[in-house]
Amino acid sequence: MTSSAHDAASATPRRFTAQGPLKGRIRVPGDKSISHRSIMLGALAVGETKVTGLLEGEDVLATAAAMRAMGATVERTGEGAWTVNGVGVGALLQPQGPLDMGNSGTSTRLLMGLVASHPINVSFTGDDSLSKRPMNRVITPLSQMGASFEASEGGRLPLIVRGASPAVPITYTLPVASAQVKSAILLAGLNTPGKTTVIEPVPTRDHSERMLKGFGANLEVETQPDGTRIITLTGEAELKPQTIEVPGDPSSAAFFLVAALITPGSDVVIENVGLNPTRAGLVDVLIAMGGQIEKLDERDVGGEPVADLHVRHSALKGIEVDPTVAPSMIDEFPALFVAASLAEGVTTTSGLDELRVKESDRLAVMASALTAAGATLEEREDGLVITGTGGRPLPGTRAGIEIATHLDHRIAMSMAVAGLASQEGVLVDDTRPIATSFPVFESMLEGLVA
Ligand SMILES: O=C(O)C1=C[C@@H](OP(=O)(O)O)[C@@H](O)[C@H](O)C1
Ligand SMILES: C=C(OP(=O)(O)O)C(=O)O
Repeated sequence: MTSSAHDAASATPRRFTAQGPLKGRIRVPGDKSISHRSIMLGALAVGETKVTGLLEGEDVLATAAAMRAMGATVERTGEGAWTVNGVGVGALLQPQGPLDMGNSGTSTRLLMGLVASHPINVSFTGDDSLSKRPMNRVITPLSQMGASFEASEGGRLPLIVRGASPAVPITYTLPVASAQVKSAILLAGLNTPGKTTVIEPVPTRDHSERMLKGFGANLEVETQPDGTRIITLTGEAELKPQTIEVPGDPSSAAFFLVAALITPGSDVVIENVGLNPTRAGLVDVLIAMGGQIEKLDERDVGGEPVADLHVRHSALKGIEVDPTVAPSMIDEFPALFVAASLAEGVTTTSGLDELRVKESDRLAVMASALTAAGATLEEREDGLVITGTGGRPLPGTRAGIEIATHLDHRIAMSMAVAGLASQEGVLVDDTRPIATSFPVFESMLEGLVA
C-alpha cells in the first residue's frame, strides 16, 4: 500500500453476517514477524537465503522493497517462495529515495535499527496510521549508538535517519515491553564493534534472537531468576545464508480460533500454527475460558514449535486475564475481546497500555466497535472489562452504522468475526487494511462456511 492508497473514496465496506458453522481444515499464511526478519537477515548475509511460507502481505512486501532499495536482491520464485541475495553486514547501500513503510511498524522500527549503524541517510514515510505511531522508543537508544534523526513532531514519521559509522555499542534496558525496540537495537548492533546488550525485564517475542543465532551471529541470552533476559550481541560478524521455512502465523490463526469457538456447530483444524511460547498466550487464555482447543502433532518447524490446532464451538466463560501474559498475545487482544463478548460472565483485561499505540488505539477502537455491535463493556485506562452474552448472538450493527477500522487490519478481522455471531451482521467500513497481514482472510473464511 502506498501512503495515500487508503483514501475514504475507495474504501471497501462489507457486512459480515452469520453463515452457520465453520467446518474444515485451513493453513494460515506465514508468520509476519518471522517473514520480516527472514528478508532483513537474508539481505545482510553473504550468499543466497531461501524462504518458504513467506507471508505475502503488504507489510512484508514493504520490507522486501526497502531491502531491494538498499542493495539486496529479493525475488519471488513461487507462492510464498522467495530468495534473498544479501549484501553483507555493513554494506547496505544508500537508497535513491524515501522508503515507504506503508502501515508497518515492524518494518519501520527494525529498519531504523539497521540503518542506524550504516553510513547512509534514509528517509522513512508511511500511511496515516503509521505516521501517528511513536518512534522515540527507537530514536532514544539508536541516538545513544551514534545515529541522528530528523523526525516529525513527537518523534513520528516522516523521519530521516543518519547512520553512524562506526556506531557505538550500548547496554540498554527496555522501558516498554517491545520486541520491535529490542530488535532495532540488536540489528543496529550487527554492524557495531563490540558488545551491544539489551536488558528485557519482561520477555517479548524472541524471533530475532533465534534467527540471529541461526544466521551465525554471535548472540548470548542469559535469563535471570526473576525472568529478566540479558541479550548480548557481538557485532561485525558475517551472517551465513539460511534456508527458512516460516511457520503459520498464530496472530492470523487467532481470528479463526475465536470464530470457531463462538459459532455453534463449528469444528475446524488450523494446520501448522507457530506456538513459540512468547507468542502463544491467546491459546492458553481461550482454553482457560473453556475453549476446546487441542494441539495435534506438536513439532518443530524452522526452529519454532508448531502444532495443528483442532478447535470446536465451546461455551466460553469470562475470566480475569493475567496482565503478565500480555506480551505473548499483544496482537490478539482485539480477537480475545470478541470471544469475551460472547462468553458467560465478565472478562477483565489490564496492563494493555501498549494497545493504544498500535495501528489504531485498539482499546478505544474495539470498545466503540463492540459497543456499536451491541456488546456490554467498560473501557478503562489499560484494558477492557467485558460482560458477555453467554453465547447469545450480539445484536450487530444497526442500519447506517459502520465500524470504523482506522486503517487497522486486526480491527477489521476481529469485527468480521463478531459479525459471524450476530443477529444483523456487522458492517465494517473498509476491508482493504486486511491485506497488510492476511490477504487471504476473506477467501479462507468463505471456504470454511461453504
Ligand atoms: O517484533 C515484531 O515483529 C512485532 C512486535 C510487536 O510490536 P511491539 O514490539 O511494538 O510490541 C507486535 O505488536 C508487532 O505486530 C510485531
Ligand atoms: C502491531 C502490528 O504490526 P506493526 O507494529 O508491524 O504495524 C500488528 O500486526 O498487529
